Amino acid sequence: MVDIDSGDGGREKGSRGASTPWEPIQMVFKRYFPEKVSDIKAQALRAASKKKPVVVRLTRGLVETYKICNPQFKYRGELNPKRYLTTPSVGVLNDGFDNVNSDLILAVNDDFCSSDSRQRYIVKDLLGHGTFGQVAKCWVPETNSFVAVKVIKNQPAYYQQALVEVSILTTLNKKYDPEDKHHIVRIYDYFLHQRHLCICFELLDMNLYELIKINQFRGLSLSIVQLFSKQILLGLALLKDAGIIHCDLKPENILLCTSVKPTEIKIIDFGSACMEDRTVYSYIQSRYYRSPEVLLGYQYTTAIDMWSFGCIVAELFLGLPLFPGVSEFDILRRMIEILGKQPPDYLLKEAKHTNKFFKCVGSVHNLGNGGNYGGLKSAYMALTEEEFEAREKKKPDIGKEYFRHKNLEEIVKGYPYKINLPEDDVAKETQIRLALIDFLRGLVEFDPAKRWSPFQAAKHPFITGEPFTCPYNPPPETPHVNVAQNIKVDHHPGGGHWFAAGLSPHVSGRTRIPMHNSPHFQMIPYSHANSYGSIGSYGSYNDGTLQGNSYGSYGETGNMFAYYSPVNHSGQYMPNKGGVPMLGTSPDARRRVMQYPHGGSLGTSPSAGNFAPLPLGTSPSQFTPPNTSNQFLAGSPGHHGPTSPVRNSSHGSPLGKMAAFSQFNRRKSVGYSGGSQSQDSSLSQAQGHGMDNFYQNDGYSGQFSGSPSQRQLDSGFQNRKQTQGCTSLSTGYPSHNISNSTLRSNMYNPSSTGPHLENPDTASLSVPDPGDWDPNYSDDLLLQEDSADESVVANAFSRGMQLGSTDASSSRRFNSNSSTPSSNPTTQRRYAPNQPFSQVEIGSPPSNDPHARFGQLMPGSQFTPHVSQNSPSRLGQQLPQRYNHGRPNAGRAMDRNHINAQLPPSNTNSGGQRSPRSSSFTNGVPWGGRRTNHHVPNVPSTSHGRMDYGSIA
Ligand SMILES: Nc1ncnc2c1ncn2[C@@H]1O[C@H](COP(=O)(O)OP(=O)(O)OP(=O)(O)O)[C@@H](O)[C@H]1O
Repeated sequence: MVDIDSGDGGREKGSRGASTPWEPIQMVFKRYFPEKVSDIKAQALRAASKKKPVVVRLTRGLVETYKICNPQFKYRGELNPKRYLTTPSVGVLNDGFDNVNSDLILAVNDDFCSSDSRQRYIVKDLLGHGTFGQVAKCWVPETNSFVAVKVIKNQPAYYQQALVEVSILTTLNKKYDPEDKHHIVRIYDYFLHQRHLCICFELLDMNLYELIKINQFRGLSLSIVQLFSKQILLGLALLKDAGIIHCDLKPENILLCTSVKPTEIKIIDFGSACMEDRTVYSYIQSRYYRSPEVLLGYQYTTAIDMWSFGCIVAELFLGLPLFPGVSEFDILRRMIEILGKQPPDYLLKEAKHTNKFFKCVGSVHNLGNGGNYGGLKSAYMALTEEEFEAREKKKPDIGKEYFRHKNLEEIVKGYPYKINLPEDDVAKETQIRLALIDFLRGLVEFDPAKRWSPFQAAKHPFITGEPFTCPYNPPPETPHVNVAQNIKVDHHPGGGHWFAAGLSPHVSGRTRIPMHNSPHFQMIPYSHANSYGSIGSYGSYNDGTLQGNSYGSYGETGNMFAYYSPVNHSGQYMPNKGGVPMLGTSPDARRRVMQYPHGGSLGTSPSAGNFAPLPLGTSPSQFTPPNTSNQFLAGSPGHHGPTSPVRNSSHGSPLGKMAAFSQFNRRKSVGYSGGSQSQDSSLSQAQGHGMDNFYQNDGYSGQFSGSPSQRQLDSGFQNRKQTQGCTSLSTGYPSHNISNSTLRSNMYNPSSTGPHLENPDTASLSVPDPGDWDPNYSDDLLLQEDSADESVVANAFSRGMQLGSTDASSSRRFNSNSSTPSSNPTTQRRYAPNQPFSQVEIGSPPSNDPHARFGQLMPGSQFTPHVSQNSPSRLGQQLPQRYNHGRPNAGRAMDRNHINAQLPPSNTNSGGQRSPRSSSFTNGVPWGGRRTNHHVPNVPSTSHGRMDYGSIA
């Protein structure tokens, strides 16, 4: 350390012993004497610096300072040490480009380039990471805008699955939602970089989990819950029309979009999505949001997304997940308890895993005898913990209880009201809560056939804002209509998940390994490849112009699955005449066209030369031995991002989505045939509507041109008359068109006085340091602070950020156990106490190597080079070291493919809105970043895993 103030000429003390201190040979810098500096710049710098926090003062203007000290000083950015964004940042794979997890090692100012669009993307920050890779915030110099670029791990399985996301999103964006009205993230581009598939999305802000978290796990106000619910429903309606199941709907995959005003949400992460009539994987959905039919191994439809949606709505209101089970047994137990019933017998009879959780009690049994199930009769009875243990030879994992009450009605009614809420408003909110309960009942309905569709849910008074008087009777669901008339339909049965479509990052000329070579996947190869890559249940996506025959095919007893790859063999984007990427082309079409010369335009892999090939029609499922899924999951870094509650869960979604693969194999092995199930409700008789003016100005009018259900939604959202009921709701339940200020006013104000702890046992509360949980956070951001010191910023944030319903300054939530809440302050909620969830899922070592067994299973295969990772094998065996593919030649870096870039106009997104510190919720006041004076008990200092929920019970 050079002591520039000591007057000793900058000697470094003690570096060579006390007697002979080190002395510079030549003085590079002269001493800085501020009082003698007349330079205006320096003075201004000093003045500005005075207001800044110490770190800022010490570092901002450093270059200027150096120049003042030494006019010869020249700053050269390229000499700076790289600031790595990826952890670990040690290059061990892919010739040192990738870390041990096959993640590309990203550093600030790294440069991506799409070879076709010539679009450059300059890495600026890391937005998040998940199973598939990392998401970087990138600057686009040409348009001076920011985008989010998902850099997929350099493994064939991830590459392939990521192509599914590209395919589905491209189609959803272009075909189903060209005007961007349905709250689905926009995809702009994709290309290869250093053997990594990179997908460029519009830049969004924080996700809903993060939003709840910064609200200290208190629920959001009902108006915001209603707003977000409506928008999510618009997205789900679109998916249903397209016949696509998201399969991983959860708060982490719903992001705020603050570049539009008012703030909206968008659904992201279609990497797990599949077509409704081609459900293959049974191991899907994140645990808290997993539907009963998936949990029990029953055929599923888009209705599973509606279940997840119901869980999300409840969580937005409660601040905590409705079913935070730590195991499947636990989650099912919670479902039954909270909903007061169990899955219908027809489902239990058919489901694959019924025996794991239920005992058959023979003939019809009155469950009312044992538990309070409302006297439902069933031939099945849920296992007790003891029975489960006896059957499974291990105790079921049971998590702690977070809700004081045991059933949905009481949980919602009993949730503390805002503090200081006038009695009138309490009464109004009580009414809306009744609507919410009814709404949730239609969503978290065990029977998928009775569960409401997006269209039906959108007409519920909770969404429309109509007064809720009696249980909602949804209108009949309209039958599906093929909305994309120009899309050819291919209904080959046995179709599968797009991933199973055999997307093969083919390396030309290499030996293809037939599927049946896999000991884990016996099948009849390539009987015919006439399956068009259909998107949605209702059509292949070739727009009628190009015959997008499927070559990325994957057969199940002779049926070919298809997928869409918008790039051809030379990496050229292949729009069809309709301007829509052609569906049904394959990365390995060059091979397949010879085998099945019935194809039209062919696509080939953008990865040619970069990946070892998968066997034709293989999916990673083939590499998952049927009985090893648990091992596979146990050490997985998880399907879930750093904020996910289900990260590393033992059944957490496509954990690594690889979990799905093993299930798929299992499913196949028992001859399970996934199929679509009508989710049309048997209920009929629409409840009369026609009231409410909430959405007159919501910007949705005329937006639903694409599909019948969209139009229905539209008609449901417009033409509503202003009614007294709506007006009366407007204070507690304001208009749909919620501005940021409305959001702000509904956000919890951490500075509010007198927060009440519902659970008096909870310890002192502290807001977690953003550095602990915000994946974007870095101390460098301190340099961006312009507003005074930390406490000032925190206070400003407190003023602006009032997400929740516990704003002491304006209102107070009461425990509705009291009939007169306002008169019973002892039941007022002081705080949503937070206690950590079980950490059972945290900290597992990464081991979700989908190819862990490649080398062993197929020693002669081309997979061998891709094996490896240093992660433990899913089979519990030490994996061989991953081979090095050889250093890419000079041209390799340019071996990128792309689709036409559609970058946002330069003014659409300035970036930097990712973190709450810059959220527009904050009334223009930047999130100063660090700590407020608010305390959340037992929130661990970690950005990993969602184990840090609070308890409200
Ligand atoms: N368009 C975007 N704008 C801003 N941030 C984004 C965007 N897309 C993704 N992110 C961030 O990156 C994280 C990971 O993204 P995503 O969920 O798509 O990756 P993943 O690997 O599929 O994750 P998962 O493991 O949940 O499947 C998200 O949780 C989010 O925080």
